[in-house]
Amino acid sequence: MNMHVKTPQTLTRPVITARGVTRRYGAKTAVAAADLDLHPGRITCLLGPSGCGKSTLLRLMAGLEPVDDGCIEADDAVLSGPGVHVPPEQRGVGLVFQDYALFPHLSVLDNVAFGLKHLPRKERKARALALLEKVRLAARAEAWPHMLSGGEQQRVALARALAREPAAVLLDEPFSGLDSHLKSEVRETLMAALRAAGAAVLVVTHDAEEALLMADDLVLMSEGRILQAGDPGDCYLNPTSMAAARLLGEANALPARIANGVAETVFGDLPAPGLPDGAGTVMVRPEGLRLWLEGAPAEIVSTAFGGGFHEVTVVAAGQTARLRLHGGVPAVGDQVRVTIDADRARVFAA
Ligand SMILES: Nc1ncnc2c1ncn2[C@@H]1O[C@H](COP(=O)(O)OP(=O)(O)OP(=O)(O)O)[C@@H](O)[C@H]1O
Repeated sequence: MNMHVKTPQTLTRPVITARGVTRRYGAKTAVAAADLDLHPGRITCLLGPSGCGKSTLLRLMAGLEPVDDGCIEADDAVLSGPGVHVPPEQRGVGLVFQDYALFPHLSVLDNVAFGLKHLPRKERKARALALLEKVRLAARAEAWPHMLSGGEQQRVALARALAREPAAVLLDEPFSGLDSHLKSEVRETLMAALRAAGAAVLVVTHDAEEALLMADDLVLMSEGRILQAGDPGDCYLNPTSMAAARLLGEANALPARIANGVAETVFGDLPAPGLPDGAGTVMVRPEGLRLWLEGAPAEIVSTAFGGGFHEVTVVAAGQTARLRLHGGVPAVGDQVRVTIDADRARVFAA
């Protein structure tokens, strides 16, 4: 089994950078002033809901579309910018899409060898086989694409994308066409091959769990804008807005009153250094609220079995919140006490 080891943050030079990139379709701005850096050997996940502009940003990076504003650069050369548009095949990027897009009339081996036309025939075959080895499909080299499972076809698509030794590989929802039981296996194989290749990787996904599992660097996008970028754990625990918090999973938004650097909520007080006095909002993940011996008196108003936990809704002083209970079986109507874990909460002004 391939262990998934995330690479630590390093100070590498990005392979591709986008600065202030904008793309409009008529009156609609699909991507608005986006910045994005892709670093060698690192997996960047671009996460956002359907229609937020993720695929458009990927297509701009790939050169499949021109930018309306801003620029995309690699090695100090402008790829996209005012009056400049380097075509996709000259950008040194490999592309993988949800639908694999293999050539049905070519064998698996020839699909991978397709991008190696510049090499002599014999070398081409050897290199294509070596690439298939990397995605653990050398044994299926002579098969036709339709004989392979979806996961296997996606692995061939990746081998094909890696054939020209691209500096960057861009993948658009690469796992969303796969059954859930195949997803994690295909993901591990793909990620291991990508890490071995050392390329800068961009994965577009709408699946928060997938993004958290894969990303070295996470980029959160909504309505054409990048809301936050950084370490996945940091984005999860220290979102810069409620909108960013919600992209990564359930988050309670508790009304708060901020006074003298303290935010008061019905579940307890939290430090709010530097925030102005007045109304605020406390973002707390379900696991940041705990049933405890002391804390705010609350009533359990609903419960749902979630496998390894119960999802519980409580109401305290008219305020509803969701939390997760590991162990113990809660019952509707139980009177409980709830505390808030300051390490798992974040205070926003207004
Ligand atoms: N060629 C186009 N012409 C007009 N509008 C477009 C075009 N491509 C995308 N859009 C619009 O731009 C917005 C962003 O689309 P995009 O496909 O980038 O979103 P997305 O986040 O990748 O969504 P999904 O996950 O559903 O693919 C959407 O409102 C979409 O309808």
